[in-house]
Amino acid sequence: MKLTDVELRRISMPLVAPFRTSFGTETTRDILLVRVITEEAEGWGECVAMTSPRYSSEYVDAAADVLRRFLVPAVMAAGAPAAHSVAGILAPFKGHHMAKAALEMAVLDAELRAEGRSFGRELGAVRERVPCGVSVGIMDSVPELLEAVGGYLAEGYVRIKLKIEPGWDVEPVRAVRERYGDDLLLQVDANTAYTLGDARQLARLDPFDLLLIEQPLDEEDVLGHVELARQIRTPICLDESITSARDAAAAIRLGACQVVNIKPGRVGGYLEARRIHDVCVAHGVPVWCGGMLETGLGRAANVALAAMPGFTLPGDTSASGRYYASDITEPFVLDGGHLEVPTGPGLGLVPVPDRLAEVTTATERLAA
Ligand SMILES: CSCC[C@@H](NC(=O)CCC(=O)O)C(=O)O
Ligand SMILES: [Mg+2]
Repeated sequence: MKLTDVELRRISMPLVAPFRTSFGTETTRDILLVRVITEEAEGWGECVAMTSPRYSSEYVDAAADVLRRFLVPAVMAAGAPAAHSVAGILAPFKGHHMAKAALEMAVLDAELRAEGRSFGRELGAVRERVPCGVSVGIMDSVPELLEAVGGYLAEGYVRIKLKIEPGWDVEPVRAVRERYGDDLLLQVDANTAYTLGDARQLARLDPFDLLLIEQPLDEEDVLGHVELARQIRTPICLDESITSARDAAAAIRLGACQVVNIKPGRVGGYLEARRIHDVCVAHGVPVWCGGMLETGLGRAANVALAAMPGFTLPGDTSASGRYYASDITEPFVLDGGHLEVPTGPGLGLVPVPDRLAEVTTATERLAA
């Protein structure tokens, strides 16, 4: 399909509550959307890069710049690129996985809408609905945390993930386990906040039967995770360390992780995410779908991804209301702890024009 135009759009989405992690506190998401216009259909992509380079080296202004100056011109110069060829077209440009993922997602969405095929069908979904976990930020006190967790459980979430950091780890985990029982599916995410020297402290989490500990060490410290895995019983899950199927294969072979969090933006797109799924399944390693506080656009694609067979653990595929009072699409609403996989062509939904206009802070057209 010939690309005739590309729009970059920035939207500002206030969170329903501050979301604190070991690397900072989010109160508003400044999100970059990509819309591609082709002769047959339009497609939407969502860039998950954050405002500052604290989760990874990417940040939203840099993503807009690299798309504007390099990535979009390269794809438009290709004329009518198939979605599966976008990654190859962009390969000469190093890094910027989240920017590349947004552009590939938009081209894929347009292509699938034109062909009448859903994201789920394209990715190989085997489920019509997916069980949903929720990510719970670091809080000012244990009582506040227990109240928040109780609220999410009352909403029906089937798995709780607690953000942790040095000084906020064993005590909150113990309190949640003691209050909500041994059957609660419970895991933690450190976002690289620890070092191998903290192994003894992290081993103190072993008695709480956690599903996993996510990214305890620096994203580049793969061998450190191999050593940590020898010193703690809780399964290690990698997030920031895994930026490609090659990374996943190496980390698994080395024994750096026993579970993988798949985030399409982090790895360069939904097609690479599928390759990581396939590598992990081949190695018998469970995967789950991570989140980057996406709007309904990215959420729709993530829910489709989470319906693939190897996604055997509940993901951070929460309802729209977990983060936003009003989503830019029809909201995803939890039903019995699950979200329905969209079945329409492409993403299966589009932004609601009035809602999109309300939150838009800038738009620019990058016509051929
Ligand atoms: C602002 S934190 C974003 C990265 C974080 N994401 C989550 O905790 C889940 C966020 C979500 O529910 O979308 C992670 O490291 O897994
Ligand atoms: Mg994480």
